[in-house]
Amino acid sequence: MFKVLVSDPISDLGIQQLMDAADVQVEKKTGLGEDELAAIIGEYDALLVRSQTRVTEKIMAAGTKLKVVGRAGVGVDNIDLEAATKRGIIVINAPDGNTITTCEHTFAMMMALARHIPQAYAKTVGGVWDRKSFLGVELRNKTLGVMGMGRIGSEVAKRAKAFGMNILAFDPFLTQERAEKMEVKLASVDDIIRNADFMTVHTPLTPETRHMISRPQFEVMKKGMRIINCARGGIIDEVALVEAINEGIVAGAAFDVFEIEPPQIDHPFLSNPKVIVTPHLGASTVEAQENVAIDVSEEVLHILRNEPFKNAVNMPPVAASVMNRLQPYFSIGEKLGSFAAQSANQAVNEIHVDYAGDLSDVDTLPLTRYIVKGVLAHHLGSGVNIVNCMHLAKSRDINVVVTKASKSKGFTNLLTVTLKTQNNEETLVAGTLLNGYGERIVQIDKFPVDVAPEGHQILISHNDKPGMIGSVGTLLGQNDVNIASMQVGRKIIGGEAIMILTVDKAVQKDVLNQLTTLPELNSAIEITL
Ligand SMILES: NC(=O)C1=CN([C@@H]2O[C@H](COP(=O)(O)OP(=O)(O)OC[C@H]3O[C@@H](n4cnc5c(N)ncnc54)[C@H](O)[C@@H]3O)[C@@H](O)[C@H]2O)C=CC1
Ligand SMILES: O=C(O)C(=O)COP(=O)(O)O
Repeated sequence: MFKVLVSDPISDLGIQQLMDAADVQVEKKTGLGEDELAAIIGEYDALLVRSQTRVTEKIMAAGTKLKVVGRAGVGVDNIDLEAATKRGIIVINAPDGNTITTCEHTFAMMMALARHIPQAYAKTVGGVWDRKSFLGVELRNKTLGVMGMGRIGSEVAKRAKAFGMNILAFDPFLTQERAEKMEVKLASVDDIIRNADFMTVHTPLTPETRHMISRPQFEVMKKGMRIINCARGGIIDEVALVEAINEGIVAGAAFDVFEIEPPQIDHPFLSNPKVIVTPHLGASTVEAQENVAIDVSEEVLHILRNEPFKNAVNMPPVAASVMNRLQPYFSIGEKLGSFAAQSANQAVNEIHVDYAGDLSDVDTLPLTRYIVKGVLAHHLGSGVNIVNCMHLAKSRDINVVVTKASKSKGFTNLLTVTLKTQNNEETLVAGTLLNGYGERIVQIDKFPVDVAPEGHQILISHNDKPGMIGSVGTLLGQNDVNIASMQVGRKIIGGEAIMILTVDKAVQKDVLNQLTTLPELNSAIEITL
C-alpha cells in the first residue's frame, strides 16, 4: 500500500482517482510547519503540494520512503529540486492545467487597474458615492508589453488582441517567425519599457529575471505605465516600483505575487492607493484546481506503480548500459550549453551538437539532453531538466541537430555546441575532458583557447592591440575584481581577438559597462557556470 500525503489545499475531485486506487491511501494534513512535516514525512511514498508547503532539504532528508513530490501547479520554487535529485526523489508538476485561469486573472487585474474597480468598490460599500475620483482608461489602442511569452504570456497576448491592444512581446526564445505567427511585435525589454502603456510579466523567477524591472528601467519608462505581475514576486523590484509610483512615472500596479508571501502588514503596496493586490490567486479557479490535481494525481500513480511518466522536473532517466561511457561528459556538456547560451545574444532557433571521437559510436541522446538543458536553463530556470528539455526545445521551435564524426582533432572526444540564431548568427563553444586536467573549453567561435569552465568568467571581444590585457586588468583591479586566470585567443596578429578571464566573484553590470568603454574593446559578457 502506497501512502500519499496532501499538505496543501488540493481539489478533492482532482485527487479522486488517487483516493479510489486500491493500492493507495491518501491523507490530508494542511498548514504544517517544516518541523511538523519533517516529523511525519518518513511514513509517506508521495507528497502532494501547491505553493504554500516549502519542501526543503530537511523534509527530503526525513522522507526516507519518498519517491515523488507532486506540485499541483507550475512554479516549483518552493521545492528544493537539488535536494530531491540528490536523493532520487522525482519532482513532477502540472504545467498546463492552470494556464488559462492565470491568464484570465491577469486580465481581471489589468481591467481592475484600468478602471480602479477595487478602490471604487471600497468607497461605494463605505457609503461614499464618488464618481469623480475614478476616471479610467480604455484598453483599446493601448500598447501592452508582455515579458515572457510561454504558456500564460501567449494566452494573455491572444486575449489582448481581441481587446484591440497592440502587443510588444519579449522572450529570449521568441523568434521573428513565431512572433509573426502569434501576430505580436517582437520587442526588446527596452522597447517595452519605453513604449508600453501596460506591461505584464510572465517569466519564472530566475537570477536573470530577478528585479529585471528595477530603478534603471523605471528611470526611462514611458510615463503613466500600468504594471501587472501575476507570475512571481521579485521579477519587479517592489521598492523601486513604489518609488516610481510616488514619482508619477507609474500610474498603477496590480500584483498577485510578492517577494515574501504573505507580505508583512506594513508592506508599502498595502497602503498605496495606486496598487491593487490579490493573495496569489492566479491559479485559484475550480477548473484549474481540478485540472492540476488530476494531472498530478495521474503522474503520481504512474511513478508509484513504476510506469512511464512525463512531467518530471528533475529526474534523469539514463540507461545503465550507456551511463559508464557518457556520464563523465554530462557536466562539461551542460556547461558548454550554458556557456553558449550566455554568450549568444539573440533568440536561438537551432542547437547543433557535434560529437567527434570515440563517443560517435554510442547513443549520445542522454548527453545531448544535458547540453540542451544547459542551453535552455539559462532562460527557463529550474523548470528545465534532462527529462523535459527536448520537449521544451520543440515547443519553442528550437531544432536540436546532432552530427557525429570519428576524427576528433587530437582529443579522445570533442563536443562542439553551436547555437544558431534567427539572424543566422552562430555562437560556437567546444570542449573536452583532458586526461589528468579535467574539463576544458578548447574553442570559442573561431578562437582556440584552453579554459577550465567554472565559476565566474568574463568573455571579452576586442581588437588585438598592445595594452589590452593591461587596461582590462587595471579596470577590474580598480573595481576590486580579482582575476584568477586569463586567456587570450586570436587568429591573426592585430585582428579580432577574445579574452576570457576567470574572476573570484560575480561582476556588477556597471563594471561590464565600464569595460565596454575601453578603446578597442567590442563587448564584455559575464558567464557564470
Ligand atoms: N499567480 C499564480 O498563481 C501563477 C503563477 N504562475 C507563474 O507564471 C509564470 C509563467 O508561467 P508559464 O507561462 O506557465 O511558464 P512558461 O515556462 O510556459 O513560460 C515562461 C516564459 O518566460 C520566458 N523567460 C525566461 N526568462 C525570461 C526573460 N529574462 N525575459 C523574458 N522572458 C523570459 C521563457 O522563455 C518562457 O517562455 C511562472 O513564473 C509561474 O510560476 C503560474 C501559474 C499560476
Ligand atoms: O502554479 C503556479 O506556479 C502558482 O503560482 C499557483 O500557486 P498555487 O497552486 O495557487 O499555490
